Amino acid sequence: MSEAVIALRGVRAELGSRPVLRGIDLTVHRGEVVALLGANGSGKSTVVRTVIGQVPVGAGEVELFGTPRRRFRDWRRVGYVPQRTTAGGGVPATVTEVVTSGRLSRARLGVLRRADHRAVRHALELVGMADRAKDSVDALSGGQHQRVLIARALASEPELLIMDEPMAGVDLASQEVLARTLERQVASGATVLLVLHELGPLEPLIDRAVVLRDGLVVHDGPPPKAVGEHALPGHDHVHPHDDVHPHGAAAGTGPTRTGLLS
Ligand SMILES: Nc1ncnc2c1ncn2[C@@H]1O[C@H](COP(=O)(O)OP(=O)(O)OP(=O)(O)O)[C@@H](O)[C@H]1O
Repeated sequence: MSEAVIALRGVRAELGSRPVLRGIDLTVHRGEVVALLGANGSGKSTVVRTVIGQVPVGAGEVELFGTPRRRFRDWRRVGYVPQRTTAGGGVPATVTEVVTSGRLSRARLGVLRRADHRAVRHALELVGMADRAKDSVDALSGGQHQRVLIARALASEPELLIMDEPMAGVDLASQEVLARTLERQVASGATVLLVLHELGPLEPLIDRAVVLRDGLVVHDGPPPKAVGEHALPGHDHVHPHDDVHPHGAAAGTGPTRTGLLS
């Protein structure tokens, strides 16, 4: 098996004195594309935020590229797309400025060189936003914001991309653009961990799905079938027409309640 880029072992985390992660084991190997699925509040964002150091780990271990996270310093190897917020954070900024902020970790002594500007331009081209480079991010739609956040993450040419619901609020055309962008990253060797509610156009790219429920991993393997629209919040995952259980056992007649995603 290839190198573990992300490794969580027995990770527990509390938020506001509530146990939110209750012993998570999760490994993402180099070149893998792993989707983190589960109902609202199951702990997906918290897992991602423990990986990038925004949530303290109460117990267990988190490693990035084989280094314990608390000693990990090489953040330019990691691109992170947070759960949807406004790209400018309320500060007026142009599209280029926001994407350039993602390149600073690569800029020597904080000075941007020609190669850095080229990488920023390339990231904007990848997400189809090069023509909006000079616009204020305040003038963008939600889906365009999301593309800019993804370009910001790509600008450092990361080996590991971590994205928290990159498709949220993004129309189908933009989803297709993002799926193609991701496909190119994967083809060039990137490792990807994505929080998703539905696989949608990303489905062909996903190698493995890890499903959380109440802060625990309840599935780690092939993406559950019919995850698509059924992964929407509140869906109770009843499959009246299924005749095969997701784990291979015949389910007999009548509804199959896998409960994987709810
Ligand atoms: N800052 C916080 N303080 C207290 N509790 C929190 C905090 N952030 C998240 N939680 C709680 O932790 C649990 C897990 O939240 P998390 O955001 O990880 O879930 P999620 O699976 O990503 O959900 P969603 O699909 O809605 O984004 C939820 O019950 C949430 O209310």
